[in-house]
Amino acid sequence: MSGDLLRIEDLRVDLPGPSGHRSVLRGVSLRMAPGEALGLVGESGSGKSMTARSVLRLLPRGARTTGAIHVGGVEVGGLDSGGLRRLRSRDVAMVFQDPRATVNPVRTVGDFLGEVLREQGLSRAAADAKAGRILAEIGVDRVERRLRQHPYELSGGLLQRVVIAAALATEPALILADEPTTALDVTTQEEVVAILDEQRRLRSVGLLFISHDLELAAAVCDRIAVMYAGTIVEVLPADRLHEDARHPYTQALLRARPGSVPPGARLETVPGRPQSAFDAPPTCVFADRCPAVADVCRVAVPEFRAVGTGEVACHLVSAEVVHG
Ligand SMILES: Nc1ncnc2c1ncn2[C@@H]1O[C@H](COP(=O)(O)OP(=O)(O)OP(=O)(O)O)[C@@H](O)[C@H]1O
Repeated sequence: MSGDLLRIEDLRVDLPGPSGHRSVLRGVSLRMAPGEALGLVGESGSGKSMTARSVLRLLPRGARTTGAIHVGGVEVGGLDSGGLRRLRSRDVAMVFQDPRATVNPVRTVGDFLGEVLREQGLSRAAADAKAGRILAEIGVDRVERRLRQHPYELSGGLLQRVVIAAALATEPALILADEPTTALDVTTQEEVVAILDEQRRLRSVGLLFISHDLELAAAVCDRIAVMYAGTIVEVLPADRLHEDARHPYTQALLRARPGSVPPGARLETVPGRPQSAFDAPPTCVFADRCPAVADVCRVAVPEFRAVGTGEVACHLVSAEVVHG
């Protein structure tokens, strides 16, 4: 695939609420190269899931959308039902937070994986063989037995591996992983993240890794996009996160991590409460919570500008760069 794997341009989404439509994405723009892992990070309600769901046109009923999304150069908004089916079943795979909500509880693991593979045109025998092979590749033991088991017989971590196997089975160009480890205990989380990381490198699959955990995302991704109240406020290389983060929100998130302070010292939290696009200020979305807020932040929307190794939308950072 040449060019961008994923290109999102000025995506705006309004969702119906009890008192009319309200904005949940306020102009999201993102690019991913083929095989790249991009971490989409932010607090609850910032719009991470809505961004991922928009890629597959899986938004709630009544959603109003503007902007454009291209996957492998094809505009998702222009796809007919056949094209959309192909996008969802072949080009892009999605892994959700709770594997038990993804896998049909009354079918066996073998049936679940077999169904995904037969949609690709494989015979039953070929589908079963491939399902077993993929499970083994991601470190699932006693594969024959697993294929005959039902979801309730598997731990959450093992079931999430099955979901990842299903995502890999279609050989997609892009995996959207929406908080794939949040529902799991800490040790299992690490295993599942390691599998995703290993497999996406091995197969050169693009990975959009959604998380509220900046450090976790930085450990698996090439770049990090920080989201606040329906906008992207900063994008930077994952390995420069600590050194180069410029946006006050990214800096606050970094200070709010256990391990960012010496043992026994008080952990900072991001001051104020998380906001969604509809309750954040119309100018700089972070103005209400920003420790460095200035008059200009309440007057105009900050432009997204290249600064150092990354890009940032902050009046104060821009002023610093311009005025030295
Ligand atoms: N079905 C829905 N109908 C109306 N509003 C919704 C719906 N789903 C989500 N929202 C709202 O859209 C905004 C963005 O939600 P989204 O789930 O994308 O955030 P998120 O960053 O993924 O948060 P979380 O980490 O909690 O999943 C929130 O204000 C949320 O309340």
